[in-house]
Amino acid sequence: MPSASDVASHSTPASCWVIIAGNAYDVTTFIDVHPGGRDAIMRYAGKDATEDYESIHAPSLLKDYADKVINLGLVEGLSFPTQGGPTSQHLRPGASGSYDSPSPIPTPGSFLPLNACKSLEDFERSSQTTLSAKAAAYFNSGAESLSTLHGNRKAWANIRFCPRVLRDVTRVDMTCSIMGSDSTMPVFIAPAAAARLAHPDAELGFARGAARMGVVQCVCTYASVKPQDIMDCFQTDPWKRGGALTFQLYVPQQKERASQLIQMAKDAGFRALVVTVDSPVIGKRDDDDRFKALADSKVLEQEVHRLPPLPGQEAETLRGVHCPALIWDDLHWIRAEWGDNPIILKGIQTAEDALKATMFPVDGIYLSNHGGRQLDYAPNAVEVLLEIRQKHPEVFDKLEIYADGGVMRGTDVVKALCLGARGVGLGRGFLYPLASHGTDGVLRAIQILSDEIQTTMRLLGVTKLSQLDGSYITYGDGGLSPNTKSSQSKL
Ligand code: HEM
Ligand SMILES: Cc1cc2nc3c(=O)[nH]c(=O)nc-3n(C[C@H](O)[C@H](O)[C@H](O)COP(=O)(O)O)c2cc1C
Repeated sequence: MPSASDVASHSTPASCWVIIAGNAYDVTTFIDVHPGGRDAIMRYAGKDATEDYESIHAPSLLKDYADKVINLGLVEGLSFPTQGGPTSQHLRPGASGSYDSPSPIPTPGSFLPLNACKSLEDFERSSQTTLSAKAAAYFNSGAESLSTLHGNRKAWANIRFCPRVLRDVTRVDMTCSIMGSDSTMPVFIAPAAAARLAHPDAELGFARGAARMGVVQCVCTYASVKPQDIMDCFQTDPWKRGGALTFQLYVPQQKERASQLIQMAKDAGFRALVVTVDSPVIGKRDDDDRFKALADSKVLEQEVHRLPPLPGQEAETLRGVHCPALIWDDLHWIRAEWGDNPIILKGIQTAEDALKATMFPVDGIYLSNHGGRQLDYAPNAVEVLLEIRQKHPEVFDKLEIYADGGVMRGTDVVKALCLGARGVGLGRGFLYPLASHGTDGVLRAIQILSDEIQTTMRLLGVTKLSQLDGSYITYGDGGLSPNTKSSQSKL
C-alpha cells in the first residue's frame, strides 16, 4: 500500500504518480498522450488530483485506460471525497473567483434567485458569480480573436421579422421531431463537455431537464458523468414526461476506441449518433490556455530549460485529442457500427459540405462552429443556412438541418426555423442556468425558451412550426431568396 509520501516522491516526468479518489496511479507513460495535455497532469505530479479530475472526467475513464494509468492501490491512511459532492470548484453565490472573466461577453453581475431569472442572459450574468475561475475560463472562452464567438450572437440580431396580424393565434403547437425523437419544442441541449465544472448536478441536471420538459439532450463523449448513469437518471426520473438522449461522438485518435464508444452508446439506448466533424484538432482558445498557463507556472519553472519543438514538428501532440485522419468515407463504417438509427454530422460549415453529406449515409447535418471555439472567423449558422438556400436548396429536402451558435432567445430559434433549420441547439444557453441554479436552472431555462418561442409565433401570426418560412424574415438590405424550407423528412 503506497503512502502519501511515496506518491510525493514521484513528481517528475520521469516518474509521475497522482492520487485520485484515495488511489495512487502511476501516469508516467500517460502524461504525453493525455488528451487534456501534459501540463494538466504535471500540475498534480506527486499530489492529490481528485478535485480537478472529478470536475471534468467520468470516474469510469480510469478503468478504460488501465493499460496506461496504472492503479497502485489505496493510499495508506487517506480519507477521500465521494464523487459528485460539491467541491470548492463550485463557488457559492456571491463568491466569484479572483480571476476576471476572460471573455468580454458575459458581464459579471449579482447572483439572481431563480424566480428573478427572466431570460437566459440573466442566467448568464448570474452564473459569472457562481462559476469557479477555471470554469469561467473554460465555458466563456472562444477561439483566438473571439471573432466567431461574438459573430454568433450578432448574426441573429441581423435578421428582422415580418409579422402578420389579424390571425387566430389562440393555440400554438411547437411539437416536432428532433433527430428522430419526439420533442415538445424545436430546441435541444447541445453537447458540452465537463458540465460538472459548472455545477455538481453536472450532465444529470440536463438529463432531468430533458426528461421533465420533453426535449432532447445530446450527451457528449467527454461528459463528466458516465453515459450509462446519465441514461439511467433520464429513464428513471420520477417526473419524466418525455424527451430523448442522443450521443455525441468525437472519433478518438485510435479509431478502434470509436467502435467501443459507438457500441456503448447503442447498448445504453441512445437514440441518435451526433458525429462531431469540426475538431480534427482542438481550437486555440487563448483565454482558457492563458488561465491554465498561470496555474501551471510551477510546472513551467521546472521545464523552462526544455527547447520548444521545431516549428512544424509539434503536430502530433499539439492540440491533438481526436482523430485528425477522419474522412468522409469513414462515415460508411460508422454507419455499419451504429445501425439504422439517425446519424447527424455536427460542425458542417459550408453549403459545399452540406451537399456532400447528401451522398453519404447520414440523416442530418448540424450547422455549427462549435460555439466559436474552433476556427476563428468561421461562418455562423445564419450565414451557412443562407448559403445553402442560395447554392444548394435541395439539401433541405434530403437532410434534416440543425443549427447552433449564440442562441439565447426564442426569437433566435424562430429565425433559424424560418431559414430552414428543423431544430436549434444551445450550449452556453443551458450551461449558464446549470452553473447558476443546477437542475432547477435548466428546467427554468427550457420554460423561458418555450414562453419566448410561443410568444414570438403568436406575434408573427403563426400557430405551427411548419408555417415558419423565409417570408417571415428579412436579412440585411436584400431580403431572402425564395422559400426553400424542407417539405419532407428523412427521419
Ligand atoms: C490520470 C489522471 C488524470 C488527470 C490528473 C487528469 C487531469 C486533467 C485536467 C486537470 C484537465 C483539464 C485541463 C487543464 O486544466 O489543463 C484534463 C482535461 C482532459 N482530460 Fe484528463 N486527466 C486524467 C486522465 C484522463 C484520461 C484517462 C482521459 C481519457 C480520455 C482524459 C481526458 C481528458 C480530456 C479529453 C480533457 C480535455 C477536456 C476538454 O478540454 O474538453 N484525462 N484532465
Ligand atoms: C464549454 C463547452 C464545451 C463544449 N463541448 C463540446 C463537446 O464536447 N462536443 C461537441 O461536439 N461540442 C461541444 N461544444 C459545442 C456545443 O455543442 C455547441 O456547438 C456550442 O456550444 C453552441 O454555441 P453556444 O454555446 O453559443 O450555444 C462545447 C461548447 C462549450 C461552450
